[in-house]
Amino acid sequence: MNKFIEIRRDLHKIPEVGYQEYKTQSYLLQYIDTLPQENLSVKTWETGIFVLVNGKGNNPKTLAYRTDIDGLPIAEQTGLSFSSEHQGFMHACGHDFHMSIALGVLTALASQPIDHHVLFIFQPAEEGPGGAARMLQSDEMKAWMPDEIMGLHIAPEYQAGVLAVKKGLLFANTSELKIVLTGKGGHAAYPHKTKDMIVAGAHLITQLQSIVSRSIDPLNSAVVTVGKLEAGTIGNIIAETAELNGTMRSLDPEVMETLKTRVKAISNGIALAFDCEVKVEFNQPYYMVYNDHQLTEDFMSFASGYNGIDCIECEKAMTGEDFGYFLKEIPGFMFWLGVGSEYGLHHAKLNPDEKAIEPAITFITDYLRSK
Ligand SMILES: CC(=O)N[C@@H](CCC[C@H](N)C(=O)O)C(=O)O
Repeated sequence: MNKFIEIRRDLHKIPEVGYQEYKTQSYLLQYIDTLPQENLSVKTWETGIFVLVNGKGNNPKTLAYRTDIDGLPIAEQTGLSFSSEHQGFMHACGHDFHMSIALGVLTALASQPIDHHVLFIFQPAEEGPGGAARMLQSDEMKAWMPDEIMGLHIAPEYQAGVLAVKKGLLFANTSELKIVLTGKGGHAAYPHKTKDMIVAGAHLITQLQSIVSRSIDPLNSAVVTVGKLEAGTIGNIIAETAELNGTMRSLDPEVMETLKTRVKAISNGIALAFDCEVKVEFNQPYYMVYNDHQLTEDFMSFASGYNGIDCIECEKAMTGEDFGYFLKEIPGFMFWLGVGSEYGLHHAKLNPDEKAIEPAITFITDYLRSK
């Protein structure tokens, strides 16, 4: 079996959520330690890692290649022989692929550096609470601030061998949403003596769905998703509290402001209607992923002439990525890597095609060598 497929499988077994990627970091460091060290400088940052491959040219730029390293709190249902050994956690967003591909490119460049320096960024906490913005502020990154940056994300909807990219806006602005409702619990048989937060929460969730359909111009795009609801203990006790967690997406920062205003207004309305307290928090905003026009065009023209790669121009997506923070400061781009899986990102049965790994390593290495 190919070494980087083996690495992907090893990493797949040990998914860890943001800033708890201890085993992942240690696995990555152990592997990096096996590479020829003469051209490498390695620094850890929290649970992440920076690796600089020193360039050989006289006037080197610093090019950066970023991978995220965290997993998700999802119980895997793939039935694969190398399934997650961390009960309730899974690499369901492909970061195991992202890491093994990054290690593959690093392996190639460590023994044969290019003219430019190449900074490999192994970034924690992409799924939350976010690592890119904090890494950018770190002394480690400031010392090696790149001139250009690139990164990829697996795409289950495209087959292995396909790359998809576009100039300009690729991914949405996001904001996490937390709403806590507090009423009064009590006996299920005496509802008039209580303030039932399951009923209030249910009304709130239903009304939140009206924001996109009734407050946003249909020619704009937005998402309000409640992905988690926690309330109650048992069937015959009225719930005193309910907590909703969700995410909001927009392609335009102004639309995000409208989403926030409407969420607050509807929550205040629910507080009045159900005589309860409703606290709203907007957390962990992610800045949109906006690809540099020229660098993306150059990348597309390199890819279109590349044997075995089918590079297509895609539409923007409502996914979020804190890679957007890197792109806000450093010109660069993100692209989708096809991995053909029947089940999509964030699904417990996501099973990306490992045939995508080796060609991606060769292609990205050759692209960096072409710079
Ligand atoms: C590519 C991908 O699936 N990214 C995630 C990351 C967003 C996290 C963010 N904190 C949020 O949920 O708002 C996504 O869900 O798009």
